[in-house]
Amino acid sequence: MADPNFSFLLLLPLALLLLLYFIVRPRPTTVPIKNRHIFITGGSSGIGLALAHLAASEGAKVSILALPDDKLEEAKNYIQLSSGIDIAVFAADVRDYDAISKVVEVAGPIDVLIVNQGVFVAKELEKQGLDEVRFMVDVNLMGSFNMIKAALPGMKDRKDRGPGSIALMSSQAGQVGIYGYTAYSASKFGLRGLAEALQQEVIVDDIHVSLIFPPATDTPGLTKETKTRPQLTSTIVETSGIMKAEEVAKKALDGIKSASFIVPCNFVGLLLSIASAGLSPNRSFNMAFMEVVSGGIIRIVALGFQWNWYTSILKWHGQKQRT
Ligand SMILES: NC(=O)C1=CN([C@@H]2O[C@H](COP(=O)(O)OP(=O)(O)OC[C@H]3O[C@@H](n4cnc5c(N)ncnc54)[C@H](OP(=O)(O)O)[C@@H]3O)[C@@H](O)[C@H]2O)C=CC1
Ligand SMILES: CCCCCCCCCCCCCCCC(=O)[C@@H](N)CO
Repeated sequence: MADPNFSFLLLLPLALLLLLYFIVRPRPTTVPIKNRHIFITGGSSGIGLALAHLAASEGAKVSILALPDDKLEEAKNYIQLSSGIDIAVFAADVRDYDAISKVVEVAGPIDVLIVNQGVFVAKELEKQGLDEVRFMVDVNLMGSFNMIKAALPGMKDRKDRGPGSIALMSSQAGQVGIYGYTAYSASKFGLRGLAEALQQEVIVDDIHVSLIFPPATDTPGLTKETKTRPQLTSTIVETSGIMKAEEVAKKALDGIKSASFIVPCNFVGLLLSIASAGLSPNRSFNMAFMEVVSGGIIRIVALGFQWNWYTSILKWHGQKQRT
C-alpha cells in the first residue's frame, strides 16, 4: 500500500481535473473553415492580410474589408499571385454603420467574422488630443459593434451550416494597461466586455466568440506607430517581444478553429492570459486546470513585472529631470 498521504496528493489534482472536465462551459467544439465564408475587417494590411492569405490557402471563401484605397486591390492581387485564389474585397469605413450594412448584404451570409481593423497612436494622455482618443475608440470599439450588429442577423440565420465564429482582434495591451496606451488599451479592454457578454447571447445560435491577444507584431501599422511612440511605451512593449504577422495569423486561425475564447499568441501571452483569466469562460479543462494551479504563482510574476516597469518609469523621469 502506498503511503496514504502520498495517494491523497495524487488524487487531489485528478479530482480537480475531473471536476473541471465536467464543469467547463461552453462545451468544447470546433469551427471548420474549409469552403466557408470568412469575412475579415482590416484585411488589406498586416495581421488581417496574413489571415486572409492563410484562410484562403486553407480553402475558405474569403472577403476582406478596409477603407477605400489602393491597398484593397493590392491585397487581392497579392493573394491571387501567391496562392492562385480569388478573394472578394469591400471598401467601407467601420465607423459608418449604413455603409457596412450594405457591404454585408452584398457579401452574403458570414460563417466566420474576424473583426480585426484597428488604429493605434501611442502618446501620454496629457499630450494626446481628444480627437485621437475618439479616433481609437471609434474605430477599434464602436467599429467592432457596427460590424457585429451588421453581420449578426445573417449569421444567426444560418440553417444547418455548422458552427459559426465571431473573432475579435484585441492586443496584449487589452489584457494589461501600458504607459502611452490609455486610449488604445481602453478600446481593447472594451472588446473583452463585449466578447464575454456576446458569447452568452449567441451560444444558442452555435456561434463561438474568440478574443485574440497578439504581442507587438511586425506590420505597417506598427512601423508607423514606432516612429512617434514614447520611449517608455517601447520599453514595456518589448517585454513581450515581437511576432511576424504570419505567426500571429496562424495562432489566431488555430484559436478560431478550436473555438477558444481566449487566444494567446506567445509564451508571455499565455502567462498574461492566466494572470487575467478573471471570470472569462474556458472550454479547455486542461487550460482551466493550469489557471487554477498556477494562478497564485503567476500573480507573483505579474507583480514582478509591475515592479520592473515602475522602476523603469521612475528612473526615466529621474534622468529627464537631471538633464
Ligand atoms: N501590429 C501590432 O503590433 C498589433 C496589432 N494588434 C491589432 O491587430 C489589428 C491589426 O493590426 P495591424 O495589422 O498592425 O494594422 P495595420 O495598420 O497594418 O492594418 C490595419 C487594417 O485595418 C484597416 N482599417 C483601419 N481603419 C479602418 C476603418 N475605419 N474602417 C475599415 N478598415 C479600417 C486598414 O485599412 P486601410 O489600410 O485601408 O486603412 C488595414 O487594413 C488591430 O486591431 C491592432 O490593434 C494587436 C496587437 C499588436
Ligand atoms: C504573468 C504576467 C506576465 C506579464 C507580461 C506582460 C508583458 C506585457 C507586454 C505587453 C505588450 C503589448 C504590446 C501591444 C502592442 C500593440 O497592440 C500594438 N498595436 C502597438 O504596438
